[in-house]
Amino acid sequence: MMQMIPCEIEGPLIIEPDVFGDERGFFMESWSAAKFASAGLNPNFVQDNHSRSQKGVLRGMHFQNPGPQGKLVRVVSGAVFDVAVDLRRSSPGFGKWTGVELSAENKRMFWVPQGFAHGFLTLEDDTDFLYKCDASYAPGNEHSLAWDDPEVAIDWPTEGLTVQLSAKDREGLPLKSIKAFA
Ligand SMILES: Cc1cn([C@H]2C[C@H](O)[C@@H](COP(=O)(O)OP(=O)(O)O[C@H]3O[C@@H](C)C(=O)[C@@H](O)[C@H]3O)O2)c(=O)[nH]c1=O
Repeated sequence: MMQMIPCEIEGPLIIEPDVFGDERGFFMESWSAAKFASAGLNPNFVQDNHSRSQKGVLRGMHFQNPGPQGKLVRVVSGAVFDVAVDLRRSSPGFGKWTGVELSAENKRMFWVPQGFAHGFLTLEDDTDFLYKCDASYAPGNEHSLAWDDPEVAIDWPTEGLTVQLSAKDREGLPLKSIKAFA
């Protein structure tokens, strides 16, 4: 059975698929509407994305408001430390983060619901990151929460890495200044 493992914060899920190995290689279901529905989730995915990053690249912490996106994310080559930050003011988890290592080897996936900021740090060169989104890209509604905001205090595994950010992500705002959700 595909395992759906809850996190300390209500909402995000770590997903461990069944991996069927044989002499040819392996097979796994990387998305199942039926299995998500049995966990009470019915995302209507409208966009798939693929990015490649070198070791030490940090993309995040991104969200759209309005137009929030739920994201089902995974890694097919390399490894990342993937993080979600709860931006729902009404949530007991507001401002808290949860993280998981996703790799081509462990084949774990991560469900990041609407209302969260999302980002990842690449731990290996040529890391291919794939994800499904339940709302379309809306560049005018994009925001970056600062990856290193001391109030959120994400414990990134940066030892031995030179963190590389986009110009946009270098301008990320602290939690106290961002456009959070109700
Ligand atoms: C996200 C996105 C970007 N783009 C374009 C805009 C830009 O020219 C180029 C690179 O965009 P960015 O720098 O925003 O890419 P990136 O920093 O990889 O942004 C992504 O980061 C991760 C953490 C997420 O969670 C995603 O939702 C998304 O925000 O791709 C699209 O055409 N469609 C999209 O959906």
